[in-house]
Amino acid sequence: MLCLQMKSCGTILFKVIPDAAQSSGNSQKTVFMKAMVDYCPLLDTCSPCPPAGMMFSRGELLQVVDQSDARWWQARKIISSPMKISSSPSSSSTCAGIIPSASMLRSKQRENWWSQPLQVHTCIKPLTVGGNADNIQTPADENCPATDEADSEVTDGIYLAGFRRSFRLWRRTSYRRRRQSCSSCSPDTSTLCPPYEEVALYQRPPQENHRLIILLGATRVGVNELRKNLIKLNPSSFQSPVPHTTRPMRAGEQTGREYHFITRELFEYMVCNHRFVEYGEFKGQLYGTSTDSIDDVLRRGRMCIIDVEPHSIQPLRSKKLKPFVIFIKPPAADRLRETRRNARILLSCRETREFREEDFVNLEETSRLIEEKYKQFFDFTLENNELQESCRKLYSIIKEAQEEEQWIPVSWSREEE
Ligand SMILES: Nc1ncnc2c1ncn2[C@@H]1O[C@H](COP(=O)(O)OP(=O)(O)OP(=O)(O)O)[C@@H](O)[C@H]1O
Repeated sequence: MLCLQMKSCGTILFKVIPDAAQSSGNSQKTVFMKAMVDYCPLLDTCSPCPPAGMMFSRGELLQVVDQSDARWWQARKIISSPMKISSSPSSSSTCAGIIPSASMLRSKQRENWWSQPLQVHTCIKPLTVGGNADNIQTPADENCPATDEADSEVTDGIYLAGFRRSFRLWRRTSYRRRRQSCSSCSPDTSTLCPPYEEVALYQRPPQENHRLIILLGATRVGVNELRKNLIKLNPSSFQSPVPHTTRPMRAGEQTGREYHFITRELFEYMVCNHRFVEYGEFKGQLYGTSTDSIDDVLRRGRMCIIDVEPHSIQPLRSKKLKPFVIFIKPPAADRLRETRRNARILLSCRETREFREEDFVNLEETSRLIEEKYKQFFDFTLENNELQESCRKLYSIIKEAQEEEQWIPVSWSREEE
């Protein structure tokens, strides 16, 4: 029964719509969507009623309760812990509001895209792997003597691959020379990606491979430190993929342990066949992480942990790998400077030095930019404050990601047709 008390004059017209969920044959399917773009109804000149609109930002989970209108949907935000969201009725949610439908948002994105000034791509380079004009052609060993390079260690008889200094350095120094799609030249990702991603709850069956764990963070935030600590503590559970390189094998090294040592021709062939998640050049030699190496770790029943540049996430987002992305961010300014008082940063294969103020400023700025641009892909954000505490937290996040229910894109959970 409807009971109203108000002081109105004139005619009030009510439109009574039967409860869609109860009228058989006409039930509205509730779907869960992750927002991949930001939306503010008060800035939307097309909104039929801005005050009834619902604002959302990238990465937020929306429960779409009504899609009967082609242009405007009704949805509510599901609020939960950043990592795991329960779909149970008890989970906390906001009031429903109006949001633009996917097609409506897509046409807005297109408008936005066309209205953007033409961007000149400065990243495009010849397609051959080696021989860039700006490449520093020095022998691989010149700055990376075998003794200095051995950051990797053996724990419980298991070799920790992927921590050699040259491998870490190529990612930093050859960044400008890489030929993946260039994030700095390309238009804002939110103008091109689908505005919503339908998600569903997924629990990994014990017989299935583990989900790929991706650590993401600004250089020097501590991604390698955390990754190494985690693997050292649990070498039989966690592993990083063995990288590939064209540099010659040195005494004491084994192919498939420190690196897969391959020829430049084979490396180039693998590049052409999209076998690398990331690759690049350092001191005239090629280094890369291949999809085969990742598969190798997963097939052995271990959890594969990699750290990649943010623009490499997209190609890794597949049904097969079901990646779980953890963004490592720096703590508050004072804690960052305090915790890193005795830390040293890697400059070259031989050199390290203490953090300087400009390193902290760079780190904070880069973290902010990564978060701003890629937050829709993060499954969890971990603040790397006190190291031991961060390691413990990282361990428990990964365990939850592998063992408990998580939201993933529906396309990753659908059975093959
Ligand atoms: N929580 C922490 N507390 C104190 N020192 C830390 C912490 N995390 C990382 N460090 C130190 O900060 C320095 C940089 O960390 P690390 O080398 O892991 O950064 P990175 O993000 O992997 O960067 P790179 O791009 O240099 O590989 C290292 O000396 C590391 O030991």
